[in-house]
Amino acid sequence: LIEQPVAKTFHLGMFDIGKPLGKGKFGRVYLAREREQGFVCALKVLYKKELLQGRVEKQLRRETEIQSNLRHPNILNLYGYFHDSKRVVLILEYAGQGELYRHLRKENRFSESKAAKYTAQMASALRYLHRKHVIHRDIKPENILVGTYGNIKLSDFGWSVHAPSQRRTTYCGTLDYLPPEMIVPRTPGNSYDEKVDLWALGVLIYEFLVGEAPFEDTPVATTRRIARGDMNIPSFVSAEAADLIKKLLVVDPQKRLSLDEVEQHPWVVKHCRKSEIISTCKKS
Ligand SMILES: Clc1ccc(CN2CCN(c3c(Br)cnc4[nH]c(-c5ccc(CN6CCOCC6)cc5)nc34)CC2)cc1
Repeated sequence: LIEQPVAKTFHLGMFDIGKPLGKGKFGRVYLAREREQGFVCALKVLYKKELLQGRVEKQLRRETEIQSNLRHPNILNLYGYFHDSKRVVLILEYAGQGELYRHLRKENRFSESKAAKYTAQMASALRYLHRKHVIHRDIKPENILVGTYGNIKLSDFGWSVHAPSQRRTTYCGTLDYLPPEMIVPRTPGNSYDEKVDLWALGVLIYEFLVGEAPFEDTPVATTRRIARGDMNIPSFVSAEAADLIKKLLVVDPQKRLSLDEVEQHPWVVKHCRKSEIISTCKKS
């Protein structure tokens, strides 16, 4: 868009469209520049036909309602949205370093200090969300982007809800990040609360440090291992990091660490010294 000549410059009203950033089931995301002020953004273009067929228009409505009211350095900003007869277009913040899971696959696993920095930023984003009684419910590397300055941006609020909640739509993604209470409903009517995001944070930290999810297995075995919290942490993971993971991957939701305790955990504090917290650990 800026440097490389765009093969064909077609615009969507007030935007110049640049390179495609990726394809999804229901549409595509493009790099774009707004014409008046010239600010760069990402346009998520969704096709109404596919949305109706996929019966995901309700999730899209939730994604736009929830995300457009959020403002946090570690949450991808949704500036607005518009639609024409065929498409719905979300105007999203452009994350300069792309999708976190590509970085994780490329590096195989992150260093303890990088993983701790991302953990502090995730805890900060989740504290902000939970204060607004929003549960993300779909935390995984695929839904996290990396901003221009290397800070993470939580995105994709298609599965977020207001707490407490009872799941109605069938989940058709990976089981790896689902907590026991969403797999084996203990409580009648299987309601659950923000603690599902704390479980997912534990799975995320494990995956940052080990390079694969803790309960990764066949679907049946994964379900059984999640229900029992049956995982083992390789010995190359430091004792402090292992301690934090074990205190998040607790079957009983009420016994999981709180976000404050995550931010104050020795492993996080050690890698995010006060000075750094101002510049990198929390700010974008
Ligand atoms: Cl409908 C739909 C379509 C595609 C997708 C998958 N991605 C979701 C996230 N998308 C991005 C969004 Br939203 C906001 N900012 C972004 N920035 C980027 C991005 C930025 C930079 C790159 C280039 N790489 C960066 C890492 O080093 C190698 C080069 C690649 C992607 N992708 C997005 C890209 C597409 C999800 C839903």
